[in-house]
Amino acid sequence: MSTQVPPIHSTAAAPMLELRGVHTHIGAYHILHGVDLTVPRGQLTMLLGRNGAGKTTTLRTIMGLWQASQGRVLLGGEDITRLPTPAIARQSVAYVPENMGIFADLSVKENLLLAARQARHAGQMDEERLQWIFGLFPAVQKFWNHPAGKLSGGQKQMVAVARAIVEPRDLLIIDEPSKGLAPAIIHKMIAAFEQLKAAGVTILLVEQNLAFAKRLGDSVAVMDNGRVVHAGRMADLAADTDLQQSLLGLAL
Ligand SMILES: Nc1ncnc2c1ncn2[C@@H]1O[C@H](COP(=O)(O)OP(=O)(O)OP(=O)(O)O)[C@@H](O)[C@H]1O
Repeated sequence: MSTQVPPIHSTAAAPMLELRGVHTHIGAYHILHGVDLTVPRGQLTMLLGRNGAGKTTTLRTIMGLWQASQGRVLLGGEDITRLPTPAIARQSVAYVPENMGIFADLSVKENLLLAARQARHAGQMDEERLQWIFGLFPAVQKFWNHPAGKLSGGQKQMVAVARAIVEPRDLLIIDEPSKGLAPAIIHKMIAAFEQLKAAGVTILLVEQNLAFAKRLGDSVAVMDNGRVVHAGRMADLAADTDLQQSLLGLAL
């Protein structure tokens, strides 16, 4: 298995992603109330918070799936607030939504092929990268020619993440990769994210699984009521049970 990943271009000084005072309305509802969030380059940033705090809405707003009504979203210092979703994706951002966004009737291979913009058929996919993905997620190789809809929840989740990394991306945004997964599968997912981190990929993860967050997070932002109410180093939050209780209502 190769752990060599093609390099990402991450030399500029600006943070990979910044939200400044972002407000989002969904219909008549005011959901985000001035979100400030910084995702440093080359780090894994955890976005935590109680149910309904606004985490998914924040991710969807970054991706242009909801339109910010106020404030700015900056990618590598460039304003992407008003860009449509496909244009944001073209800026080397991959988003794995909570429902995973895979095509149930298509094979695992076809799912990856659709996500690989540079390839028209499997033979044109980057073989070295594919082997790396198979090493991270053996289920992707095992079920290569099977319909993705027939896979288990954990295997689908792996296909969803594999789609996001089938080509090099500067930023991965992933909504609850551990949701509904058995502990053994979570362990595999953690190992895969550790490898992605080691490869220098910048990652923004929403998580409810605190063991997962603690193991992987470099930085952390905690949301409550549509705002970021705490930001800092994951290690500092992991060491402070009082802070965990007050921010999350439980200890890590
Ligand atoms: N389409 C929608 N229409 C109306 N309200 C919505 C919609 N989507 C989300 N909300 C509301 O926005 C708030 C934030 O939801 P969001 O899904 O962003 O929270 P979350 O932190 O991701 O929660 P969870 O951890 O439960 O997934 C919630 O009160 C939710 O009910």
